[in-house]
Amino acid sequence: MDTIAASTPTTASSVSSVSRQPSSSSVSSVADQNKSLPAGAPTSTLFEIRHTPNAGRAVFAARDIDEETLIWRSDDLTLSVLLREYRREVCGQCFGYDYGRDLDTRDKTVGFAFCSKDCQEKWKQENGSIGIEAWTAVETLVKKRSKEDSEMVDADQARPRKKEITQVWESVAAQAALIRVARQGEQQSSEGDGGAVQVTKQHKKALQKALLQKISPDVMSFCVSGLVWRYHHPDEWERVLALAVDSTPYHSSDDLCAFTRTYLHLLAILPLPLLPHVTADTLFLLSSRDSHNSFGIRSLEDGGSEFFGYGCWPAASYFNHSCGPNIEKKRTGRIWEFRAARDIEKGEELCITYLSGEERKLSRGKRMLTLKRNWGFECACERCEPRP
Ligand SMILES: C[S@@+](CC[C@H](N)C(=O)[O-])C[C@H]1O[C@@H](n2cnc3c(N)ncnc32)[C@H](O)[C@@H]1O
Repeated sequence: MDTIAASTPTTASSVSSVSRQPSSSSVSSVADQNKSLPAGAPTSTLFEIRHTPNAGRAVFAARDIDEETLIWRSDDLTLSVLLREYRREVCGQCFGYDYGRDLDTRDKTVGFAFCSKDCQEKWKQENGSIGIEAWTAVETLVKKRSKEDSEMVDADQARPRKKEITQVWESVAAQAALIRVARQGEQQSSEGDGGAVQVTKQHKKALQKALLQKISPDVMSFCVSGLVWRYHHPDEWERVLALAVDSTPYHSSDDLCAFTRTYLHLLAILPLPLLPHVTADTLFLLSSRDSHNSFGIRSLEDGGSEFFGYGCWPAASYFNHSCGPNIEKKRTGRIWEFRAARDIEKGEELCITYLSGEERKLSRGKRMLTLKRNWGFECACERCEPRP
């Protein structure tokens, strides 16, 4: 049985709190569980979601499951980032890749390439006219500036704590308010409205100043992808909010500042209908949910050695990690499939691994460090903490 060493039980919330030991008395019916499931959580007769003492919610087998059984299929991609360096080689829609060959169907206006016209069409449909306008605005800005601004974030910096995060977001609030007024003025003039909003030089200057700041293209893609998704799926935001929270999601102070600068850039350039969603709150919430819930998008051939970017599939984010997982995950296009890697008994926790191929071979100590650094938890799976 795989288990994580028990400590203080988590506080009760919408899902019942139980021990990780399989126990028939603690396994309530799937129907009861489903009543109190978080928005977007997966449901099946094969498993149920329960609280664990020290690893949040987790997925448990509701009956014996044979090896190779398809446990779950997630096609609920919300936001995704395709790193800029892979934009010519990896399909913007299905993430198809042909060993580094540039794809034939390129749309330079939005800055994506596609493996077929069909994928390009789907991408357009999903993004809609507002999304296309948003990506075009971003691409125009990035193209002007990418050479001078592409930079790597310093991995050795300390992670900013909550106080610093609040301060840095607050430090851009006044400029953001000025830019918003400048953009409202734009709206008024496009509607031929004489205007309740008085746009002054100060407002216009704030907007121009934001555009001169350094840009971070991948942070921008992350934010635009989340904002466009939220715009098109207002009723599904709950599914993102329901995910495990990282209240300190920025890797470094540079990373945090890249987000606040991006906030100002986006206020200055995105199409007007998106602006109500371009708030510090929304951008922070996207990072805080993405941080511990994203799946890496890697090459499917060659053991996933190429890291193209990452994405968030909310229903797939309820599987906890084990260094000896009993569930195998596999991506096909934009869909993740989860299958039993061996026969599983009713009551066992269903775990995937969060480690990449190379990381799985590391010593216990190094795996622990990697998980702590990337995911913020101390791994106490069966392989790390063998039971006597
Ligand atoms: C993708 S979420 C998994 C579902 C999550 N437990 C929840 O309640 O939503 C990843 C987070 O779950 C927790 N987690 C996953 N595997 C764990 C493990 N082996 N030990 C401790 N915590 C774990 C960590 O907080 C991690 O950041």
